[in-house]
Amino acid sequence: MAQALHLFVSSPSSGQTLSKLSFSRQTCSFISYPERRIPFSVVRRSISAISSDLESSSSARVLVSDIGQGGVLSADSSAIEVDAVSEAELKENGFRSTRRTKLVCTIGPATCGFEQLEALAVGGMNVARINMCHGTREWHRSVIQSVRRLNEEKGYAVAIMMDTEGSEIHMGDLGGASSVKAEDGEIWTFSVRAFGSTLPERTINVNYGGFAEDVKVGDELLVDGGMVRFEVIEKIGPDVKCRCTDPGLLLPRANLTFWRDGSLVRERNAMLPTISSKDWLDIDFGIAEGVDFIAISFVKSAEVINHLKSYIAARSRDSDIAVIAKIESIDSLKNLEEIIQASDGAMVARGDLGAQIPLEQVPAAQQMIVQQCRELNKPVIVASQLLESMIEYPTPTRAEVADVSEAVRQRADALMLSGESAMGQFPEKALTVLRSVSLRIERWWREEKRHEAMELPDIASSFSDSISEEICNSAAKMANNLEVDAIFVYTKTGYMASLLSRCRPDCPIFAFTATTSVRRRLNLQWGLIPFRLGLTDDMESNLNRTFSLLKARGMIKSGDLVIAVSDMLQSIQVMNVP
Ligand SMILES: Nc1ncnc2c1ncn2[C@@H]1O[C@H](COP(=O)(O)OP(=O)(O)OP(=O)(O)O)[C@@H](O)[C@H]1O
Ligand SMILES: CC(=O)C(=O)O
Ligand SMILES: [K+]
Ligand SMILES: [Mg+2]
Repeated sequence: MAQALHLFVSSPSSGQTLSKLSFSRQTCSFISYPERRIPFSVVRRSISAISSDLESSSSARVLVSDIGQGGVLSADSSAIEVDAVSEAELKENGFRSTRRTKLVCTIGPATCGFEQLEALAVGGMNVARINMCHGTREWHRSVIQSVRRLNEEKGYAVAIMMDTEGSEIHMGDLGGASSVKAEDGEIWTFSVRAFGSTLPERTINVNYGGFAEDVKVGDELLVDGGMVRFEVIEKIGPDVKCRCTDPGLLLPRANLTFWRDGSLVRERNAMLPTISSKDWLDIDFGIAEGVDFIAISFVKSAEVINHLKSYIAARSRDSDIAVIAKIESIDSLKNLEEIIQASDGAMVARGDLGAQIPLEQVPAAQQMIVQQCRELNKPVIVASQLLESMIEYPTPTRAEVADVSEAVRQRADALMLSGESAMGQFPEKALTVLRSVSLRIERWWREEKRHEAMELPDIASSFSDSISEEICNSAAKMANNLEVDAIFVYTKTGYMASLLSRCRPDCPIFAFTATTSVRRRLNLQWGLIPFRLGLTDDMESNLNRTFSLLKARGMIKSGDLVIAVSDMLQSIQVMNVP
């Protein structure tokens, strides 16, 4: 599929050929040289960087020549869609200060109303997460419908993530109570018996039939990874009597793990399938409702992800639901690379992860997962307890702010609220904290020029992908060197947008795509501002149309410096907005 490779440098005023390297065979790139702001030496340096990158990876050559800018703007009626929040941010603060880190909010009783959802959308929620551990399908459907209505009526582009229950051991509902306090020394009964609608006092229902057989007297029972602890003191048939050793609040359907001699007991529940029969019904529900992401709890291997992906491909019309692997078990850490490789993204699910490995190992695991995801070009979400105290209080602790900062500094794609937004008292305030901490840390990073030395490995599996990768790496480098205002990427599948995001450039990335579902999926990725725009194969016309539409809406202005990258032509162009 050989195409001609051209790298054009245009000087609108001189009309001269500025430099010529040599001929190409594979791809087609354009660079226009805007006289206004950049010394030509810088452009030349960037071009030779691209040439040598391409040369080292292939036999492609780069041609540098001069063409006219051709920036005639045509009035165009076809609309461009961007979400209302990004638009307002761009207008008010300009490109540079847009938020790069994406925000996911778990929706629960505290946030399921239309106005509450709207407040989260205004506050910067990029993805709404529904957790199938809780609530009925009817409840979840009404949340999905509200989010869709919000998007349609008010111009937001909030994506929807469905999170499966998974088949680990957990407690049942607390007979309707939103939480119950377990005090030090109290004796509680954990039972697999079916109780009617009313639970006897100090009794907890357990979902896993083998529970009473598996535990032994002396085992330690951890609720939610240690938020509350019990010691097993007696077994009576299906009932397990436990003494509370660490008091705390029991929440409905909280996860249960048990430990013996300092390590997690997992022989028996390792036999439970990752995707339970209830999960499959939930997945069918998610496919039917057209959710954008399905997050799979307690993934153990790549196999289950591959299985789910083919299941979705066979059932979903456009098979465009992204599968997110939740890393929250020892097995998922063991098989991390193959799991991430198979998935469309991953979540550092610190809640359950911290129940399976010692707590002090969670930060290192987080760092490793975030790094691997970036290397493999998969978006990564850091989740759980980011602002836990804000479930009850309007202000976060200093330690929580430091934790959020660390995730932003690690350049995770997204941060997630769980209980803070699902059932906390201050969902909007918690979102504001995530937003303002993200913005502040990102700015600090740019101002201090803390480009990390992360060497991104080559991931392309074809020559064409390799060109895309080189172009994106070079475009990001050029964007930083030239201090451009934004990178524009025209992308059919979103792949090139993700490659640019992976480079974590200083400037925001405007991603233009023709498909609504691709646009919503890009919502999860660092630094991308997704737009929906009808695209043609003619890049000049795409560019001109974008410029006129964005200018008309006040999102860019003449003279802004942009680098445009396209996966249709595999091209790069540097230009001032005419
Ligand atoms: N749809 C819902 N209905 C009622 N309560 C909910 C709902 N979603 C979340 N919650 C509440 O918010 C808390 C935190 O939500 P979160 O999604 O982190 O759940 P979780 O039970 O910790 O499971 P997971 O490990 O999947 O995150 C839950 O424990 C539950 O009390
Ligand atoms: C998010 C999640 O599932 C966890 O932290 O366990
Ligand atoms: K879940
Ligand atoms: Mg979990």
